[in-house]
Amino acid sequence: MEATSPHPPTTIRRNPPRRARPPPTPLAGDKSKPSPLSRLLEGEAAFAASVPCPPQEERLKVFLRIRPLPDRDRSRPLPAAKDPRRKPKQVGAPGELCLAPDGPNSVVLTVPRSKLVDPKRGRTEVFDGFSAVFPSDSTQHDIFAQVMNPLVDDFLGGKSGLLVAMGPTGSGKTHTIFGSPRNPGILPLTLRRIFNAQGESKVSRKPTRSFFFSMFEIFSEGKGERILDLLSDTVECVLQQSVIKGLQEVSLSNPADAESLVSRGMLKRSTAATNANSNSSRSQCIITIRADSEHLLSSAVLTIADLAGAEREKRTRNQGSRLLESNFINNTSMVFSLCLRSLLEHQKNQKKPLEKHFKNSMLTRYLRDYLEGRKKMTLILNVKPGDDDYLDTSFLLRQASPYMKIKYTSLDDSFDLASQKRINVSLICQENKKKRKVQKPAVLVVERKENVDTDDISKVSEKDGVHHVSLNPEMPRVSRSEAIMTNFARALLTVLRQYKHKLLESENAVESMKELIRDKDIEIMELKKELKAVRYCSCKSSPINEDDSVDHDDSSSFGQAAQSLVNISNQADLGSNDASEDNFHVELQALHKESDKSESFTVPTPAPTGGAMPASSYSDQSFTEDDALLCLNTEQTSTVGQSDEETEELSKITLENKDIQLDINIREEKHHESCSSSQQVNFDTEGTRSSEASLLGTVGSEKKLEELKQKSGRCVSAVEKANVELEHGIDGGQALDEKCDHASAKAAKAPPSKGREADETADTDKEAFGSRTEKTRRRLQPAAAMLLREFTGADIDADNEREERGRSSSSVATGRSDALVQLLMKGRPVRGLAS
Ligand SMILES: Nc1ncnc2c1ncn2[C@@H]1O[C@H](COP(=O)(O)OP(=O)(O)OP(=O)(O)O)[C@@H](O)[C@H]1O
Repeated sequence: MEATSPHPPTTIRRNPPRRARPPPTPLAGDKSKPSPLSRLLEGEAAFAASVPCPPQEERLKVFLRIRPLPDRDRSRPLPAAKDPRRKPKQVGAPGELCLAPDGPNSVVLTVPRSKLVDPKRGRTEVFDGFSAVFPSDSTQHDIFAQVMNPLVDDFLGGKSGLLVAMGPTGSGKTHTIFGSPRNPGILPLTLRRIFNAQGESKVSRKPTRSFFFSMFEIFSEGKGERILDLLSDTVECVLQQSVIKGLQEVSLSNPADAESLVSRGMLKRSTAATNANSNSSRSQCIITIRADSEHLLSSAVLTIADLAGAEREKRTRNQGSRLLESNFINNTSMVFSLCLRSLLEHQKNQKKPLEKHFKNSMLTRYLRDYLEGRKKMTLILNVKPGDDDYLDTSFLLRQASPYMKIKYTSLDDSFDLASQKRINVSLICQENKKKRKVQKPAVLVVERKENVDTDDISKVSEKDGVHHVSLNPEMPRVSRSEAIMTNFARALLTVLRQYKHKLLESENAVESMKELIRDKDIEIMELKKELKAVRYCSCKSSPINEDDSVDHDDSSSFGQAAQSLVNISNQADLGSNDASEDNFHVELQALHKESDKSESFTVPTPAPTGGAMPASSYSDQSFTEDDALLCLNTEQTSTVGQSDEETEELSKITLENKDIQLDINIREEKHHESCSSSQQVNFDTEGTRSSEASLLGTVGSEKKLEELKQKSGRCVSAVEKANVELEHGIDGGQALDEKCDHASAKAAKAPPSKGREADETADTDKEAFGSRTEKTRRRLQPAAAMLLREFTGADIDADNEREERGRSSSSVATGRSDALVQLLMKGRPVRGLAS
């Protein structure tokens, strides 16, 4: 049979040491004449020498301690590093070691045969890069000298530090940290070193410092975690941020007292017997030594953590509470490793965020600053070298060997400052929260803000530690708020400027409108004065009743009413107030009531005739003419001796006509529309004249006519005089006259039996024309009363109502005026005769 040749051992190297490349040797021929590149390099080298060197990069120190085999395994060969003359390993033999030192900084892990799955694959792994590898026969002093002494030096120099002992259960962590009375571990040796330093300071009369010692453990309680102070029996401690509230600190006075404190704490620590360790730690134990300083923010803390060793259920076979403890221990160990792994990944690639795994356990929350690279940490890995421990040892080495690549750059006191600042802020926030509990409802928002502020401070502390950016965490937010407020203020200013511009424009428009109104007022006042003067002249030129003696009872009432009407109309100034107008309308209504009594008055049948009537366009002419007609009517009533009914009817119709004319005058004065008003007045006046003209041809009583001529001669002359005075050339007047003449001719052509129908026809034409006039007025009204409407809208409305009333009454009275004119013309001479 052919014997199978063994496969050559394959080695996997973890963390191989990097060797610097040798500098390029210049060519022999170029010694006398340096190349431009070499000159450039020389220049750069000279520049680099002139620039101060950046702080040297320091890596996380990872030590490895191999515990000795138990007594039952002492027959196994010693590690090769201890005895180089011996064969390195006896691979594959039962009871062999799986781990042996391969140098001062490396170990060789050999896969036991029982674990070998594929013989062709590599069987050994070399883990290199440790700060130091301590074989199983290393003493506690060796460990302290290399592992802890540098940390103590830094601590005494004012820098904080952390030492963490990691490893599987039973690997010697507790032994390394605490040791035994005869073989003290790192902690007792550290305390001694500190006191020695204190003594040296006293000798050299240097200022001495006080040190405070605390010891607590984090253990599992059900599915939770708790903190227990191992030095006192006080209340439970609480972890807030990275501060443990309620933790007692004991001042260190001498080494003996300090060691007794440690012993007391060890007695209180949670331990239990497991299959892997008869005195297995069931908690994470943390010891802190704080050096008191005048400057609180720069006080250094030296922390030593003895972690509970990870356990495998298959090996420990824990159940119940032990199993829960195992889960807690393994979980804490895993979180701790994740934190360091995240820090390493973040340092390799800054784009990767620094995961906040520290939140998942109390231990990592407490050691956050160390796990995020802001403070210096040292690891010591405790391993067991037996074959049975291969899995645990392999797992730990593979897990922890990458941590050697974690870098600490530019570690200085700013880390301590930032950390202490966060701690202080946390304490302040806690105090504020306590206060807010009393005043809870009012300050919920503030509380949130403070929480945010705390987080912001933490974030900035991170940045401080890694990037050395500004310590003020509020700067970005404040600058952003400032930018927002600035933009808002600019927008507001722009809007205000626009409003100001519009306001100025409105003020200018108001001023121009005021000036326009002022001009219109002046115009109105001038028109009023002119109208008043015309009225005065008209009344003066027609003495109405001064020389008349109307003694008849029947006509006395009409005479008085007419006199009052004349007085009122004389008093009716254009500038008079509404009260006088109301009084005037009251008088008119009284007259209407009396005139209604004589509705049965019948007009004698008029004969169709035509007469040329003078065109007058001024509104006051109708008033003057009516006064004259009133006088004429009165004299007729008193002298002609007609029947009472005829006289009464004549007087009423005359007064109604007067009423209409006055109403129209008032309307015209109010609206100041001289053109439209004159048209209206002309229409009414000429309508009356046309009626009179139609009556001229009517065959009446010649005697009565003669008497009327005589009696009314004076009044007629006054009318004529007023007509002559007021005749002004208005172009539209002729058309109006023609229209009125047309209506009068129609009335005159009508047969005597159809006199009323003719009147109605004339009335219809007048109404039609009046409607056109109204349209004209309406068309003109906005142009004339546009400004007045804004200030006297109520007055204009009242005027419109009066206008409507007058229009309705004028339509009724127009027929009456026709009848009146017919009666008058019986005794009135033709215009040509009068003149
Ligand atoms: N270097 C060593 N020299 C002599 N004895 C040791 C050494 N390391 C450990 N031991 C012994 O091994 C046993 C277990 O050690 P230790 O309790 O320190 O392990 P551990 O890692 O703390 O375990 P656990 O994690 O379960 O607490 C102890 O009895 C201890 O005395």
